[in-house]
Amino acid sequence: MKVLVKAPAKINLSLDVLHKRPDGYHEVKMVMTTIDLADRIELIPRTDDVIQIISQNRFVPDDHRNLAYQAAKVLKDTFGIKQGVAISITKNIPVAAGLAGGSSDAAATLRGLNKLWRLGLTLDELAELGAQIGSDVPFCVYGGTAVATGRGEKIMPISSPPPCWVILAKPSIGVSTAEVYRNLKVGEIQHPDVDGMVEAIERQDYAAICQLVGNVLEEVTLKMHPEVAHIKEQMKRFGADAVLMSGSGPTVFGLVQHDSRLQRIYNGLRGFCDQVFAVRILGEQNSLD
Ligand SMILES: C[C@@](CO)(OP(=O)(O)O)[C@H](O)COP(=O)(O)OP(=O)(O)OC[C@H]1O[C@@H](n2ccc(N)nc2=O)[C@H](O)[C@@H]1O
Ligand SMILES: Nc1ncnc2c1ncn2[C@@H]1O[C@H](COP(=O)(O)OP(=O)(O)O)[C@@H](O)[C@H]1O
Repeated sequence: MKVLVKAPAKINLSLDVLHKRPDGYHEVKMVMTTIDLADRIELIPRTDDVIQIISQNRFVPDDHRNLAYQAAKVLKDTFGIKQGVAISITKNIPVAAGLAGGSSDAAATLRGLNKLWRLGLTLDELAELGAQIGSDVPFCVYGGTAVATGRGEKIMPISSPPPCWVILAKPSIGVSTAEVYRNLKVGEIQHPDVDGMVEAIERQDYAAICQLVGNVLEEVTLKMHPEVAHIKEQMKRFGADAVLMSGSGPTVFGLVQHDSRLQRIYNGLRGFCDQVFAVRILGEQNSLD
């Protein structure tokens, strides 16, 4: 039996950093939502006990550095699984882009191996194991829309935002999340209204959501890579209702409700940006697999 799992990307509609913690991580408060841009993970049993990564993407590591490998290893070690697995990753999410592609591959591997190895674990249990792999993995285990706190691993589900299009533009640079957090000046942060964003989503108030988007990491990445600011300006000029960088970047997303405007923004961006996607917000927790 082989198991197929979908690993969707996320965007951060609001991202605040409260303080730096003694363990080196930053205490965050974020609103995250899954979008309809996904990697495909295929889990194929092996007769030996090896974890094998198969990927055609040259930016994706094919060894223990791969977050999907780490997900399989955590399950094997925790539950004494003797069986191996080949993990084939069809990569659609840009790598090192602020879209949690690697974290989502890890989360999908946890969900898929839970089935393949008949472990019977709950999503809460998988999320707890996922936190050992990365801060964004627990959110990706659940998917949907949520407020994430702690270092990002404490997840409180909320309603899905009202339907809209998300246009993503990824400049041809990768960004290191650790470097962005390192360069953040915690004392100088202008905090976005995360609670206001949650209320706007609960009210299904699209205009307020567009007003309230904010990400404290944006300024840091913009300073390191001015081309991100350029993409933001272009997206605004073409008529997006809201424009923000996702996570640590460098991907910029725009929100738009009208199909005609979507086409104009998409075509405009394609002129100078290699990777442009127009997708829907998935938003609902049960939209996985
Ligand atoms: C910025 C965000 C926003 O969703 O996403 P991405 O841009 O990576 O998609 C996340 O906070 C990223 O989460 P994730 O990519 O899982 O981070 P981890 O692997 O746990 O940590 C990578 C490094 O980032 C820093 N880090 C991460 C999370 C956090 N709350 N504080 C930190 O300071 C630490 O230096 C850590 O060593
Ligand atoms: N399955 C995976 N897919 C993509 N990148 C991965 C994966 N596993 C490990 N990585 C490593 O993680 C780094 C961050 O990748 P990714 O999760 O795509 O970005 P981000 O954390 O910005 O959302 C990459 O530079 C890559 O070397």
